[in-house]
Amino acid sequence: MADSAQAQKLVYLVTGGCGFLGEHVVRMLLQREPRLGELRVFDRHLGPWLEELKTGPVRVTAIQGDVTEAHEVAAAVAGAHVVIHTAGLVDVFGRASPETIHEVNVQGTRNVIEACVQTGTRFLVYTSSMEVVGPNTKGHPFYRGNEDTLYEAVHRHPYPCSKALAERLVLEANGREVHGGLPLVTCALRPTGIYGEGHQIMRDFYRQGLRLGGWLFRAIPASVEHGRVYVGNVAWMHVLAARELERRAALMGGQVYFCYDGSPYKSYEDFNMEFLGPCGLQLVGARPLLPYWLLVFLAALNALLQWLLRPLVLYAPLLNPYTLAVANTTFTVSTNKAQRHFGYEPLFSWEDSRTRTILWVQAAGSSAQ
Ligand SMILES: NC(=O)C1=CN([C@@H]2O[C@H](COP(=O)(O)OP(=O)(O)OC[C@H]3O[C@@H](n4cnc5c(N)ncnc54)[C@H](O)[C@@H]3O)[C@@H](O)[C@H]2O)C=CC1
Ligand SMILES: CC(C)CCC[C@@H](C)[C@H]1CC[C@H]2[C@@H]3[C@H](O)CC4=CC(=O)CC[C@]4(C)[C@H]3CC[C@]12C
Repeated sequence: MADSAQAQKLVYLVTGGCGFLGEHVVRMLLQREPRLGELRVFDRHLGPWLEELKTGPVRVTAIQGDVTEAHEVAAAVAGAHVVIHTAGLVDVFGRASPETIHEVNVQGTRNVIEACVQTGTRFLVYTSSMEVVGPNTKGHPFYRGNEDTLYEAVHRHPYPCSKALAERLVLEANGREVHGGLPLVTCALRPTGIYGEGHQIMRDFYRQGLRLGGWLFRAIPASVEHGRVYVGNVAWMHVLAARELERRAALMGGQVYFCYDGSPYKSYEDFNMEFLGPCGLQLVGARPLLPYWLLVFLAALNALLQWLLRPLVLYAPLLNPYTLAVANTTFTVSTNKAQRHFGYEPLFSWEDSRTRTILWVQAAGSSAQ
């Protein structure tokens, strides 16, 4: 990636490249990274859509593999110039065990770092999460905060714990000598709640609303703000960060960046209604229909049922004490650090992001996608 080799074509590896965010990163690289020579897409489950990408001018290599298997990761990383590590187990519903979440998110990230060091790959962008910071279990608001805002981060749930540990590993690895003697350069991007084409929870809310005759019922006060960011902008931020890591290594190495764009600050449910409303759903109630103590009780009941039923069946509803706490605590970011450090500007306006998401919800809601 030296200046003298401007024309040099680069090999990128995207782990988790078939996930919700990963697919957007893959497509964004193909559209917007002129120096891309080969794109390796590594995932436990490969998507059929990858086939259509193989006919384009850039070589696309699909690699079915598991980040918890160090040898599979090392084989995929060998010869890559840049790794974008988005693979992760996103589970706040109790579907997977805490051990599995740790294994994928922490050990998987350790394997990626060690593979970079062993094989001489110098540039690593890690998809972290707002959850590394909060909201914390005490319900403290994080109101329009930035990367330097002081906040008491208390992690108890396996998912944020794993993301926080993995992020630390990535940041501490910055500067390590890789094979060949040069330093590793790393940074971590922290999306807030991502929305857009492929967002399964949004699709589920839509289908649930259709089942209920077009109604959804407010559970969280409208005054609680929840940070959201469009998937296309998150992908663009990854592509730009990966591109700029060499030129701006001293500034960007070891840094964290919240992912942000022009999406409005709203409550989780009001924000979803920006898309579900135009699809024909209505949110009932200016205020929550159930008292908060009842939601807390239902969330605790769900947790108990999950525990009791575990030997027989997996019971993993959306509402549990953790998701209720996240949805019910203000957490929004206001920052321009990515703009200052690597020139990030959102690629998609709020209007574009909204239109694209609405079109996807309409299509996904009526099909088996
Ligand atoms: N969805 C969201 O709102 C947010 C997501 N993130 C982070 O973004 C990243 C991507 O998340 P999403 O796209 O939403 O999730 P996703 O579940 O759609 O994608 C994750 C991908 O990783 C793959 N994967 C999981 N375990 C693997 C393993 N052991 N080996 C190889 N591949 C494996 C999955 O097959 C999947 O394709 C994750 O690291 C997540 O923590 C961060 C903030 C918000
Ligand atoms: C009526 C219920 C109380 C509403 C439940 C909504 C929840 C399922 C979601 C509310 C907030 C979401 C999380 C948030 O956007 C932050 C996240 C970051 C990540 O890195 C992964 C996903 C998530 C934890 C996201 C998950 C769904 C919610 C808890």
